[in-house]
Amino acid sequence: MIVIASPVFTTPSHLLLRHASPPLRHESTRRIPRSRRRSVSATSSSSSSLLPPPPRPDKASELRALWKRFKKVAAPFWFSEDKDQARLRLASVFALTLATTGISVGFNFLGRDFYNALSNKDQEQFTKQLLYYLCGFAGGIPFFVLRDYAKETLSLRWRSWMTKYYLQRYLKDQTFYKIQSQSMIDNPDQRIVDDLSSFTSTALSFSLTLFSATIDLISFSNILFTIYPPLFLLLLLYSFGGTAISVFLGKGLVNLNFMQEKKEADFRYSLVRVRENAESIAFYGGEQNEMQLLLQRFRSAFDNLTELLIASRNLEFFTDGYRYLIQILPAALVAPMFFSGKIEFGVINQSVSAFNHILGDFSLVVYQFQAISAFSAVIDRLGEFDDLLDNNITRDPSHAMDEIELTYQSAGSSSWLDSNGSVPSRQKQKLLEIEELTLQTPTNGTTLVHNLIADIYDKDHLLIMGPSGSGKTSLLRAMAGLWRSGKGRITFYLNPQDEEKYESHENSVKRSPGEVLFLPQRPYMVLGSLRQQLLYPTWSTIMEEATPGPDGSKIDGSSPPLLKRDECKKPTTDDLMRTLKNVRLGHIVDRFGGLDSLHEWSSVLSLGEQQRLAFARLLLCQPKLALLDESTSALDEANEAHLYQQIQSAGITYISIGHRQTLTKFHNKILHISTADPKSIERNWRVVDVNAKEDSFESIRSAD
Ligand SMILES: Nc1ncnc2c1ncn2[C@@H]1O[C@H](COP(=O)(O)OP(=O)(O)OP(=O)(O)O)[C@@H](O)[C@H]1O
Repeated sequence: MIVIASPVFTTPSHLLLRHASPPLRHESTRRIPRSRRRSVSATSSSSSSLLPPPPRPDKASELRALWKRFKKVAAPFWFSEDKDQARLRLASVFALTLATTGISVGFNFLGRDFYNALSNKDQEQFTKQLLYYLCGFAGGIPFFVLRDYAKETLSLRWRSWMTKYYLQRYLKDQTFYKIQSQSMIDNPDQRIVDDLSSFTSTALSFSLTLFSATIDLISFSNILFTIYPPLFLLLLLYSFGGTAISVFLGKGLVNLNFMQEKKEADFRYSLVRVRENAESIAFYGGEQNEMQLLLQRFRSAFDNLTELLIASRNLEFFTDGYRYLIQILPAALVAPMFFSGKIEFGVINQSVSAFNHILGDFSLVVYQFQAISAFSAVIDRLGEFDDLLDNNITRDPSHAMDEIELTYQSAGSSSWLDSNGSVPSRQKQKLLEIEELTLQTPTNGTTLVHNLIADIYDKDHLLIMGPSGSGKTSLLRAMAGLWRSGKGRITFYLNPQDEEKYESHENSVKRSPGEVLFLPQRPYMVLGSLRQQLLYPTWSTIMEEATPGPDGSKIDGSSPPLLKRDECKKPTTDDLMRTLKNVRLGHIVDRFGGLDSLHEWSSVLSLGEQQRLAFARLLLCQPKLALLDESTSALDEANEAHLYQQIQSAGITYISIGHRQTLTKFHNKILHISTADPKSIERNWRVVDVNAKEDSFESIRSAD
């Protein structure tokens, strides 16, 4: 948009920003005081209320904290591998903005001469000025369009980089699991999708607005000051007063915006849950309950939005009055000079235009208050998320305890055991060692298992049994590194020839996919084809591509560290078909139109079929050790026996959790865990050797 001198054509800079900036959501809420939010996000635990409340920060330190958060969230992109392109593009956007301000100043002078010609009834001059105007439009418009385009593409590039950056950290070290299982933060998905998008576009818009307002201010202040200095001083007073009043009137908006973001995301999440659990809800006939829950969440968002609208309305009473009240002032003050012949008519018009420009520049806070408050909420939400991803939010210190040490070491460092005490013909390799393991729940520190000691050797098939809630799955969680609360040590030993697959980590190595595979209680079906189900999680079927920039250029060609490399030969279609047959699922290929057909697999396959599919993954992956959490609970005994025979003959060592007695015949040892007595520190587990048919309270290591 080109700003020209006439009041009719003048577009104050605040309106320019409105058009240029993306629609800022007027969704946000009463901000939860930072202190409270932190305690909620660090996972509400009963004892956290015992901690003295942190002192309430004053306005200045809140602003400082907000600025710090802004810098922390915004900076990484500008120092990333894409920094050269990013900075170059930013410089171009600033240059274009500078050019557009220059064009606006030019139009200010053109407008003055245009109106002078008009009032002097000088037709020749008028035609000339009109021509200048048209040429100015033709030459100037591309700059305005290109500035907006360059800004939008840069913002998209920034968002694209940030999305990848946040996703990598979100999925790294099971952070997504910790956030979800310990309710650390609300709606991370919304923060990645909506907040990042609005952060990048608004941050860029605001920086440019600030920049152009400064340039504008310098250019037009000079014009206005030359025409009539008192007018300039009056304007200064007026805008400072207006800013102070609007900050006072709109102080609740930031809080309202914050909560609106959360409530909208909560509402959307409940709808996603209905979609994901459609069958269960339909079986229960729970529509009415769902309806109530959904409406309740919507109402909550609605009520907050109503409050937000009222607060905005009240603010607008002031901002609109502020904006229009003063419009007549420049003409009124400058007109006497025109009447006394000191200035020409065009100068009145020029002063009105310069006045509006400066008013817009000085009144950025007044005009943009709502946008600024929504942006502050976005900074707050992203900053909070960013801190969490950087592991800056620690557990409640009252629950601090020793962490369980989990390491992956080379098999060379493990001990070996004769398979048969008397005949040392074949030795068994130790795969897993558990030392003095005391396992506690992460949120409230309840002890589940006391002092567990166990060694698992190659082909030692261990069955873990015990009452519901005793901690069987939690033991697997500890082995997978999902839970660290408690003390003790868990060590996995890998094949020496596979060592290069493992990432070095001080004296130990980090788990790489393929060597140890966990089958969780609920089979997980990924979005995609049947082939993708089978290859998950060992092989990635999606070709990794560098994220393309909006103009087709590549933003980042480096591999994200999370994507799994194909470490062993990828199974062929024949392998996949054979494995499906081995788990008695051969028929589903035809039924669903081939290996590459896309379906919502968790809906179209029965639970038992999904469990068989999980075993197919296991057979394809061929891990050294498999940890199976009630992985055959939905299967009949015949299918269960068939699957165990399959993994046994594939040479996979496994540790299973299960309740059925029929499972014992596929295992050589049983670990019984009983519900721990909180007052006792006695061992709450015992081992039964299935073949010896005798109970032992000794550790599994006693087999030595
Ligand atoms: N995130 C968590 N925070 C705190 N306690 C938890 C958490 N997850 C599970 N628990 C508790 O830990 C205990 C053990 O849970 P776990 O899932 O290990 O039981 P389980 O023996 O596998 O039970 P089941 O046989 O019913 O599957 C339960 O009392 C459960 O409520």
